[in-house]
Amino acid sequence: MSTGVTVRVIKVAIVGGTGYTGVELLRLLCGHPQVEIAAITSRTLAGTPVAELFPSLRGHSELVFSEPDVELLAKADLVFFATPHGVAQAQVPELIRRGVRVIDLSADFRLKDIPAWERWYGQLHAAPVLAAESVYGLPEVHRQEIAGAQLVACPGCYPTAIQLGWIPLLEADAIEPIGLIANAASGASGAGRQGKTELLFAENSDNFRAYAAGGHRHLPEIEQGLRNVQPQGSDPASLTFVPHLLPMVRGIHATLYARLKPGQTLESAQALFEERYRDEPFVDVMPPESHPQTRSVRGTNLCRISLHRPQDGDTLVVLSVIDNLAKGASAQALQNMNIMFGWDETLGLESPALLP
Ligand SMILES: NC(=O)C1=CN([C@@H]2O[C@H](COP(=O)(O)OP(=O)(O)OC[C@H]3O[C@@H](n4cnc5c(N)ncnc54)[C@H](OP(=O)(O)O)[C@@H]3O)[C@@H](O)[C@H]2O)C=CC1
Ligand SMILES: CC(=O)N[C@@H](CCC(=O)OP(=O)(O)O)C(=O)O
Repeated sequence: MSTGVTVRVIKVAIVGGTGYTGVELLRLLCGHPQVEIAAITSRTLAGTPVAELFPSLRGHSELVFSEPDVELLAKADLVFFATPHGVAQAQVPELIRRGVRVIDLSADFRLKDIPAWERWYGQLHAAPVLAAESVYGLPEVHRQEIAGAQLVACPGCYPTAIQLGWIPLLEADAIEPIGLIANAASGASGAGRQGKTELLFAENSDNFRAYAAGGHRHLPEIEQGLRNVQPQGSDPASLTFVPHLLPMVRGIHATLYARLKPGQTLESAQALFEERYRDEPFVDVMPPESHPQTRSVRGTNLCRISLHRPQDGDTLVVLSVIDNLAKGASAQALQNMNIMFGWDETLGLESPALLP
C-alpha cells in the first residue's frame, strides 16, 4: 500500500532496550530503511555496547545503552516504550508536551476504563487524560486513527491473537457474543527477560500448565476491543479467557470457541473472514479445517487463522497463531510506526518466518 507521502528518515529511541520486546524492536529497526536509531536505554547497563549484551546484533548496531533521560528522548521524532506497566505513563506526558510521537508496548494506555485499569494493575493511573486520547494500535481496526496519532497503545499479545480471531464474526453479528471461550498458550518470552523461578528451564521445559485461570489482566482489554466492533444494540461480548504457559520461546496459539447464530455455517463464517481480511497484509486466512502452527509465524508480523465446525454442531472453533514478540508486540509496533509516518505498512516486515 503506497500513500504517496514524501519519505524521510526519522530518529527513533527505544526505552527498555535490554528486554525481549526492546531487542526485538532493535532487530527489526536495524533493517528499516527510513529509521535512524538515535538512542536505546537501560538503567542497569548504561554505557554498555548493545552488541556486547546481544551478540546477535554484532555488525548491525554500534549503539551503547543510555540512561532513560527525557532530554535525550525528546530529541527523537518517535519514542518506543518497551517497559513494564507504570513506566510509560510517568514519562510520556512530558514527551507529548514536547511534540514527540510515542508508541507504548506496555498496557499503560490500552484501557479507556481507568478504574478498571487501576483494579487490574493494582495502582493509580498517572496519566488518565492521555489514556483517553491514545489510539489503540490494532491496525486492522484503527488504521485511520493510528495515522494521525501522537500516542499509540500497542495491544497485548493475547489480545491481538484473540481479537483478530473473533472480529469478523462479531462485526457481522454471526456468533453469540455472551459466553465466548478463549484458551490460549504462550511461549515463555511472553513473560519478559526477568528471573522468575517458574520460567527456569528446569521448571518450564517438558511441562504445560494454565495460569491466572481465575482472571488475567488481558481480559478487560480483550472485551473492550471486541465490544468496540459490535453493531450498536448488541449484547456486549463477554468471555472466559484461560492463558497457558508453553515450554517454548516464542509464539501464541489461541483456540477460540463460539456458538454460531442460526443460519450461520462454516462456509458463511469462512466467507466473512476472507472478505474482512482480504486487504490486510498481516492476516492470513487459511483454508477451512487447517491447523496453523506457531512456527509458521515465528519472527513475522503475521496472524494466521483457520476455522473449524466440529461434528457440524453449532460451535465454531477459530485457531489463531501469532509470534508474541512480533505481531504480539514489536513488529506490530513497527506496523504502527509505518502507518503513523505514511510509509508502506509492510516496510521492514517482509521476511518470512524462521524455520525450523
Ligand atoms: N514479552 C512479550 O511477549 C510482550 C510484552 N509486552 C509488554 O511490553 C513491555 C516490555 O516487555 P518485555 O520486553 O517482555 O519486558 P522485559 O522485562 O524483558 O524488559 C523490560 C525493559 O524495561 C526496562 N525498564 C524496567 N523498568 C524501567 C524503568 N522504571 N524505567 C526505564 N526502563 C525500565 C528494563 O531495562 P533496565 O532495567 O535495564 O532499565 C528492560 O529493558 C511490558 O509492558 C510487557 O507487558 C507486550 C506484548 C508482548
Ligand atoms: C507468558 C506470559 O507470562 N505472558 C504475559 C503476557 C505479556 C503481555 O502481553 O503483557 P502486557 O499486556 O502486560 O503488556 C502474561 O501473562 O503476563
